[in-house]
Amino acid sequence: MRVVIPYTDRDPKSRLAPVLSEPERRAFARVMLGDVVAVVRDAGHEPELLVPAPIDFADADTAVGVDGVPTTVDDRALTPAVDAVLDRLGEGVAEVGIVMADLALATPAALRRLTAVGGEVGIAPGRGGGTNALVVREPSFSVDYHGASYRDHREAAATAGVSVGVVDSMRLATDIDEPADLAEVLLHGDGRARGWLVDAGVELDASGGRVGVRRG
Ligand SMILES: Nc1nc2c(ncn2[C@@H]2O[C@H](COP(=O)(O)OP(=O)(O)OP(=O)(O)O)[C@@H](O)[C@H]2O)c(=O)[nH]1
Ligand SMILES: C[C@H](OP(=O)(O)O)C(=O)O
Repeated sequence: MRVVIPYTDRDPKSRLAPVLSEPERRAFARVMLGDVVAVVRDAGHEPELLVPAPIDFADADTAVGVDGVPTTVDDRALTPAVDAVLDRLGEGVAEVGIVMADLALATPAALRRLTAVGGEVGIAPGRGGGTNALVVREPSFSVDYHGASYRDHREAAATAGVSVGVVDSMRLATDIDEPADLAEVLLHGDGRARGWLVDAGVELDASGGRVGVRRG
């Protein structure tokens, strides 16, 4: 299956600004992207990038392993750009995966659980109401990202009579948006994103209530 990974280099991961500078956020976002590409490949699928403008990954200090990955450029917002990808379902393609680039805890086993969940649409909900990954097999389904997109996708599917499978996966539910999410990467990550954080001096802060992070 072709698995499309939306990724933007425009002020990436802005909600991590309290912990990481702008160049650091770009570097970290790219490393997470590289981890997701590797997971998609290791799960037996074909990764494809969906970007709003061409990106020269070769100019980065750290190679992230996305050289040669097929790339679609679409400068529209995330929702119409992904909907254009889903148009392939009306053109003889049986299923398409959409996996966000900030799933630093994703593993091939977790992704296989999503593809096995069944339904005309398989959904991996994100913590906080988002939609972290989809497998779409029904051409009439369209996306509506941002806000409570998990709820919105369930409601749209119900209205259209599209069957939905939902995977209960901590690894797919944890998108890395906010500083507290970095603690999850340090605790559970086994990709390069975890090593990048350690090298950047980001460490667990267990001094308060819920475990967070601090710069060493
Ligand atoms: N192609 C494309 N990908 C996008 C766009 N906006 C977000 N993404 C990607 O979609 C996924 C989810 O993005 P978000 O977490 O909502 O946004 P973000 O820009 O990564 O982070 P914030 O600045 O903190 O909102 C990530 O993989 C982003 O790289 C867009 O306009 N076009
Ligand atoms: C793309 C968006 O991501 P979030 O802003 O929830 O991280 C969503 O999942 O709808």
